[in-house]
Amino acid sequence: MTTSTRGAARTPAVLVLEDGRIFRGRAYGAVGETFGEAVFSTGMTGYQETLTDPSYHRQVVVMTAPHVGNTGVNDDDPESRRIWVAGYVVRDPARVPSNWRSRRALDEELAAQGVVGISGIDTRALTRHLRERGAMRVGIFSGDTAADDATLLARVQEVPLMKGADLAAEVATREPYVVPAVGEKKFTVAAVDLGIKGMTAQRMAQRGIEVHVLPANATVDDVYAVEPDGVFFSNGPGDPATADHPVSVMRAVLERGTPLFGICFGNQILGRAIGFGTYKLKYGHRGINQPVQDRTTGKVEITTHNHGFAVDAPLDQVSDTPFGRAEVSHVCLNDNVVEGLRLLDKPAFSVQYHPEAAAGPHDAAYLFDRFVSLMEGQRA
Ligand SMILES: NC(=O)CC[C@H](N)C(=O)O
Repeated sequence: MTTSTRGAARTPAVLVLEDGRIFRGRAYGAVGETFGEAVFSTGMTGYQETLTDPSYHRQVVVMTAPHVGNTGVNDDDPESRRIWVAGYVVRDPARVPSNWRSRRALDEELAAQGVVGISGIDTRALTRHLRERGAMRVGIFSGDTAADDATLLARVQEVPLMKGADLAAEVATREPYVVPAVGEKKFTVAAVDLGIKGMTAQRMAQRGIEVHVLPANATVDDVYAVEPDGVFFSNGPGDPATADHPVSVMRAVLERGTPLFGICFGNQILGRAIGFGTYKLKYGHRGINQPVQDRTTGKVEITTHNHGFAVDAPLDQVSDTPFGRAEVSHVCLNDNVVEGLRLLDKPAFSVQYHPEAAAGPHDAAYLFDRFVSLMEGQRA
């Protein structure tokens, strides 16, 4: 399936959207074919963190930044053990990576991991198309997979939809593991892995938390077997409407009043656990430059996002839920999408975005401290 980088760059490739729009370019990374949901990311840095974020499972990521691969690939920045994006779309790949940490070129790494991509297309036109028509299914084809456009389009139209996709168990760890606290251990946290990013556990460990990462199908008994001071629900791929099992585990945690924190998928699960619905956004939020207001302080922070779904909750009123009162704590200033939830009668909160933000910005790192405060409060 893979060829050398230099060979791939000369191989024609075609990107076919489910509505029939077609872009022609050159193969990038592996030569072959791939399918997924086309989404765009506006991050200008941090492509390694993006590629290895398990929440991108089954998504073909279009980079709006025109020049990608400049700093090559290092062994420090991956968020998980592999690249998860289903495909990668860039306008103008770096020919010569340059960075003191770089070990390989990005196109070589994509090829080595069998990730099919395309370069040399008008990513601005593609992004505008996705903004107008919404995220949609896509295929990338190069090498032996070339066929007439109608045949390729028919295949793209058979790709499963992201709506209704239950994917967390496909990316999460199968065995529990422990990330030790850095320095003195102060707390134990049970972290339900729905597609966790490595830096999330690190940010907790840096605060003296011993993190017990549990598989997506962990039961309430598994969670309490580690005698947690707090419970965490991670980010993850797929449609939160399918996450019935984590929702039921979270309800048990809320019932017991254990401090609880959720990120991204975890925020959608908290929304569902307390009775709100979730819905698919037209084209989602992905990038590292999204303005969010913390309504509990009024402060605006610039934040990292990767979500295609959101919680449907009233912005300007406190809601009565089966677990007491709840409010929307954070909101996206671009489009008023719910970006965080807070329970007023239980020690539980969550955000839709990424305070661990390994590629930065770090404005939202205080949320890990809030989780620590909740656990301290419970002990006092
Ligand atoms: N990063 C995430 O956890 C994403 C959550 C969910 N899969 C979404 O697209 O909205």
